[in-house]
Amino acid sequence: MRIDVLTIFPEYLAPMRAALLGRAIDRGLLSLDVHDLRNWTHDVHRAVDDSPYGGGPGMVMKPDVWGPALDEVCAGDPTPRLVVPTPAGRPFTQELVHEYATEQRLVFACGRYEGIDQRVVDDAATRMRVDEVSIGDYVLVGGEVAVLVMVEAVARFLPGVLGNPASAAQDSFSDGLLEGPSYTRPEVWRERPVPDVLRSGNHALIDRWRRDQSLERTLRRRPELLDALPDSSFDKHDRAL
Ligand SMILES: Nc1ccccc1-c1cnco1
Repeated sequence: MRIDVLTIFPEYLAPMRAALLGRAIDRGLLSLDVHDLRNWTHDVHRAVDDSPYGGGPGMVMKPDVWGPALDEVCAGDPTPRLVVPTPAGRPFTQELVHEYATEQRLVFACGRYEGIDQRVVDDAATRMRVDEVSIGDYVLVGGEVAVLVMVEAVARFLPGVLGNPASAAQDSFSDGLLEGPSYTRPEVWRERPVPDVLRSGNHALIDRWRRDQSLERTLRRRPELLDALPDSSFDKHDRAL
């Protein structure tokens, strides 16, 4: 997978070259190019934004900077899927992660909170798939942090990135539920023992206990996730909970 990121804060994306993601890049499992949007500015001040038409607070990012930048970065094959993080976007969910993980090329356009001139997205959409995506209902200064979140979530699903591919298959949301509690040594910590069932060696019982913990946690913290699952997701034991 080839990933390009356009940003006015290239240094903000430095964490993508560390740890798991950095190793995946070093191993050629994905390529990452970060581009400084100011390379496409035209004036001595290297301006990337301007006042909003119609007035209002903040600044809007200029189409005559973003347009040429996207033209150049998105050129070539295959045509990329353009992802624009924005608080006004569709929710970034594990379903979208799975979709993105199958793409050969993703281009991320990092805008500031007040946004990018809408004509940039409208123009790009005539040539490629464009998603305006939100990672949650809170206000960030810019899209860079959202890109870090999205790239990490997607990269986990690329072949070879995770040491144990089963991890991705078993983590939260893989079955639509929240993951239950996890424990490791010591067996007792500050007078708190590990649940006996986990030391029983009875894997059928352990699986059942984990499923119950997952259902109970999801019901308590995110009941709407249960409502979104088809009835076929639950067996008679689940329903008895
Ligand atoms: N708040 C923001 C400001 C700028 C670019 C993206 C966001 C965003 C993305 N998901 C939630 O917020």
